[in-house]
Amino acid sequence: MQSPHETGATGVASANAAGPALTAEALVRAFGGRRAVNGVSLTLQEGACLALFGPNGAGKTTLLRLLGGLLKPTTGTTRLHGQPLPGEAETRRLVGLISHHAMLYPALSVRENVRFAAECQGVIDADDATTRVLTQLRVLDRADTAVRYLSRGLQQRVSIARALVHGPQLVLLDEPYTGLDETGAQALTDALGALKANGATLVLVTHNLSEGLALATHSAIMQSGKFVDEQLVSSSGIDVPGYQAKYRALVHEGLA
Ligand SMILES: Nc1ncnc2c1ncn2[C@@H]1O[C@H](COP(=O)(O)OP(=O)(O)OP(=O)(O)O)[C@@H](O)[C@H]1O
Repeated sequence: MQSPHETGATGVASANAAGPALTAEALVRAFGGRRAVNGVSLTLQEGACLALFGPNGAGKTTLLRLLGGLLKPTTGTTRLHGQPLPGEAETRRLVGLISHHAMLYPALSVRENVRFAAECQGVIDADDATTRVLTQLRVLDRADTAVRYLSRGLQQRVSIARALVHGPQLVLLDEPYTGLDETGAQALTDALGALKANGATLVLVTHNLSEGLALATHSAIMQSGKFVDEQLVSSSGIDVPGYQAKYRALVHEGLA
């Protein structure tokens, strides 16, 4: 297992020879003088997946929003493929955000919701892309149902489809498995695996260590706005019980 220090990089880094897809330098975000994110730097290549762990209030969601250009940092910069993250409309085309807020129109059908998102993102064949992503999330059989009639888990699948329909380069996921059954969770894992294989960069926030580590190429533990541990995850995976012990020591026993 290679540590970030062994890569010679600041923060999380992968060994891919291509230029970095996502970089953040010394990100700070304060709310009313309190720093929710307090000096985070990272570098991720295309196809990398960072699993981000930490206790409630550690700053994970705030960091995700900074990385996606959805929130302005107090200081520091975020770059996607070397470019400072662009304005809001442009950002939406490059970024897919999956959070626990469904962000769907309840009166519109599943298909209408996803197709509308595709059209807003400038997808050329929005109908095809919609059918493809609904098939991938295993919710095509409910395509004509108004979203308000769906269960929470099915709404989550539609919400994920909406976020992925335009094939984003950067996918930010905030507890995406919450509320999904086994089929939904597997469909999400498959969809994320396909995105990674196509070169998308993923940042996944979860409280479930084994779920997060299953997809991860890198992991980080965040506490009080800072990374207190970072590591590369080898292709053969990671010792989950060992990682859980380390997490407990850092976060619950205050050994950071
Ligand atoms: N818009 C805001 N205004 C004021 N404070 C905020 C705002 N957003 C986040 N915070 C504060 O920033 C800190 C980090 O919040 P954040 O939501 O990023 O944590 P988190 O690690 O995602 O937590 P959780 O695991 O509970 O989702 C918290 O103290 C929170 O109250």
